[in-house]
Formats: sequence, C-alpha cells, structure tokens
Amino acid sequence: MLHGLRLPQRLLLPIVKCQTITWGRRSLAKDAILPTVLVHGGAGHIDADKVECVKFGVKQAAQRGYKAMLETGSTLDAVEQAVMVLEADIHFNAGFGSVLTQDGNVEMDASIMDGSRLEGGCVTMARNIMHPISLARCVMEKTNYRFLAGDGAMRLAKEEGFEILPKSALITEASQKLLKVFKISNTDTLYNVVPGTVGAVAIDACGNVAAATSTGGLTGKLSGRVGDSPILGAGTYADNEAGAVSATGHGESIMRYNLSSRVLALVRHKDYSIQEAVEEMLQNMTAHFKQTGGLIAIDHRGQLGIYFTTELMSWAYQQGNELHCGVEVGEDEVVIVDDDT
Ligand SMILES: NC(=O)C[C@H](N)C(=O)O
Repeated sequence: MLHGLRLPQRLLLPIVKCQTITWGRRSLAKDAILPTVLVHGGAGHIDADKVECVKFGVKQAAQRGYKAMLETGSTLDAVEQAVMVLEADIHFNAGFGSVLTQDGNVEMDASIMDGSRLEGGCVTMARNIMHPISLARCVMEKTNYRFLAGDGAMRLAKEEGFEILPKSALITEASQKLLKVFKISNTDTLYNVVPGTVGAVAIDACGNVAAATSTGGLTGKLSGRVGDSPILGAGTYADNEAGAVSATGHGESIMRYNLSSRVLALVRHKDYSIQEAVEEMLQNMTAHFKQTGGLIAIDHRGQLGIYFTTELMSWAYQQGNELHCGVEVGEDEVVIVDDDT
C-alpha cells in the first residue's frame, strides 16, 4: 500500500522582497518566498519507543538549519548544519549510529548540492569521521573534483583537519544488533526496519536552494557498496530553476530511477506541483522495482513536497516561527518557536 500526505497549500506571505538578482545562469525576480529548511530522518519503520526521540532529532535539525540560514544567509550552510545535527544523533543511520557492513565496519556516503551554481560534492566509503556531509562540502570547495571515495576521501579529511575517530567510535549496540539480525535473516531490505538516512533541503527568500543527504547505507552491505545518497540526481539534487530534493529508501532502486532528477524535471518541464511530482515519481519507482522510499523536496517557489511509500518517515521543517513535524501518513504537528531559537 502506498502512503503519503498532502500538505495544506500554504499562504505565501511576503516577508522579504528580493531585488532582481542576477546569478550565473539567469535573472531571478522573486518575491514572497518563505525561507524554509525541511529535513528527513529516513523512511522505514520506527520502533514505537523511539518515535519521540526521532521527532525531537528532526525538529532540532530543522531549527539548527534555519538558524544557520538566518545567520549566514546561506542555504548550503543550512542543509549542512541540519544534516550535521542528525549525523551526531544516535537515532539516525548517518555519522554516529550508521549501520554496519557485512564485516562490521562503518562506510558512509554523503552529498551536498548548491542549486544557485549547480555545484556539488560527494563522498563514499568515508570512515571514522562524524560528519561526512562536511567532507562532501570540502570536496566541492577545496578540490577540483566532485566525488571522492575511500582512502582518497579520508586523505582529504585529514588534510582539512577533520577529527579522525577510533574505528569503534561510530558503532553502536543497535547497529551491531541489526547486523546480527541481518545475518540470520539474510534479507536485503533491512533499511525498512531501522531509522534511516538523513537529508535536508532549504530555500531562502531569493529562491536559492540547496540539498544534502548522508547515510551509513544498508545493514550488511558488501564493503565498497555505494548507495544512492552520494549520487547527484539520485539521492540528492538542487537547481534554482526547479528546486531541491533529498531521497531515502532502497538505494539500488533510487539510483536506477534517478529519482531526485526526475522529480525536478516534472516541476520544471511539465508544470507539476512539487507534491504531485514526489508522489508520482515515488509511486512509479515503488511499482517498478517493488522497493520503497521517501522524499522531501522544495520547489523554486518555496512549495514543499513530502511523501513516502514506506510505513513511516520522520520529517520536520521550520518556516518563519512555525516548526512542523510528522512521522505517520497525514501527521503534521505544529509548534510556534521563538524568533531567536
Ligand atoms: N536508509 C536509506 O535511505 C538507505 C540509502 N538510501 C542507501 O541505499 O544507501
């Protein structure tokens, strides 16, 4: 059965009026976009006793990202900071708490993209660092390349002063238990039963978008397996002319479907609303590959798309002083936060 939620059409209240601003590729005359940071904490099952912790985590992340955007004016900072909160949180499969390979090791994937310049950075097989998302950003900003793997990525981490943690530092009791369960059950869809991959998308008042995704991948994966999360167009994409997307779910399906790019192509070329686009693409992917997933997205006008074909997906966003959050289909909890949080 397919699950998802429809968000109420939101009023677009002008809070910042942008001048006509010329970015690299075209002139944008935009107004009435509400700056927003939207995050997800993975699609799948969440144990009932963990739901509140997971909700707390995604809300913290959305708030942190929003605050970063206000402080620095950068959507790239917003998505990086939001994802960093979730990488450091034991309840998510990214950074600390990442799931384990068949050999019992942590190998992490991450990517980040700046929609104003179509710039991106990606890492795979990152080890022993808390924040692969920041390493992905370093690849983008400090090298002539856009994707580094394994030893090369780790060399950059050392050169850039990342703290290199002991091998066991990111491994948790929960991830070890999951690997045991995986080995007994020998299924490849264990992402369905663990809190997941994390991601963020953001837009500022001028229509600049960014996206970021970070994950430990799939429990029991072969060493060297690369998922969708570090692949631009699959797990992550951002383009000011269409919007920003972060995906979660079965990586081998998401990458073959080029899920994030397809969503934005519908918005840009077929005049879909972002919610229609995430629903249709995820339903099609799920029907085609018989594998599930979840998406968060923001279009270039600031409209939001949230959808999942799994049982649950944790998400949260901050827009002005409203903090929204949900886990189940149709859930949309709202709290008002202080301006200075
Ligand atoms: N939980 C997830 O979202 C897993 C991730 N998409 C991967 O396949 O690596």
